[in-house]
Amino acid sequence: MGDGTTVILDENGTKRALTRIAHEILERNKGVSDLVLVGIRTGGVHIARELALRLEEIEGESVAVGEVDITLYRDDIKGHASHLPVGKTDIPFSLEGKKVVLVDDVLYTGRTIRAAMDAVMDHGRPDSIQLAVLIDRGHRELPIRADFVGRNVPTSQKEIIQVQFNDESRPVDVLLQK
Ligand SMILES: O=P(O)(O)OC[C@H]1O[C@H](OP(=O)(O)OP(=O)(O)O)[C@H](O)[C@@H]1O
Ligand SMILES: O=c1cc[nH]c(=O)[nH]1
Repeated sequence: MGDGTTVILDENGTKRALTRIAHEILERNKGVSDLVLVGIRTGGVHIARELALRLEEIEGESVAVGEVDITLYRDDIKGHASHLPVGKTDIPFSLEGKKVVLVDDVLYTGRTIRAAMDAVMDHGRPDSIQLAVLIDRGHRELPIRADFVGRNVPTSQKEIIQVQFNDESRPVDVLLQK
């Protein structure tokens, strides 16, 4: 783009990556029975909804989608959390005996995912938790890895990955900003 921005995934590339992840989730879990998705606000929720659409299209069965907001759980903002806007965690179904697929748009240090696992476990006791992300940009600070990855993108710590969504919260593309 000439301004230090590179398109990592265009709209079709993003769609294909999400479709592949949906197939991988189905293969790993042998279908959608007992499967639920939990998206991490805000980008992860949009990606979770995209995956749910695809799972339903492929299997002909709907998959529940919950949402977690991990603002209060993040270990690097403790003490400051009261100054931050706190969103709603909305998991309107039981997690007992479920296979939870946590969904986020970008995986970076892993702190968001650690916090999201806390939030999920506070809500119930699922059989298992798996992780699906559209982009893994590396630089983990915790022993966390994703089970399903749209694209691995080697980055420097100065760079930023931006997953863009349109007004209907559908993913448009993924940019790398230097
Ligand atoms: O692995 P980590 O270092 O924790 O970083 C990854 C998180 O950072 C971004 O969230 P952000 O807080 O920017 O919220 P957003 O989804 O609303 O953009 C991204 O959506 C992940 O949730
Ligand atoms: O580059 C990054 C890092 C964390 N979260 C993002 O959305 N982008």
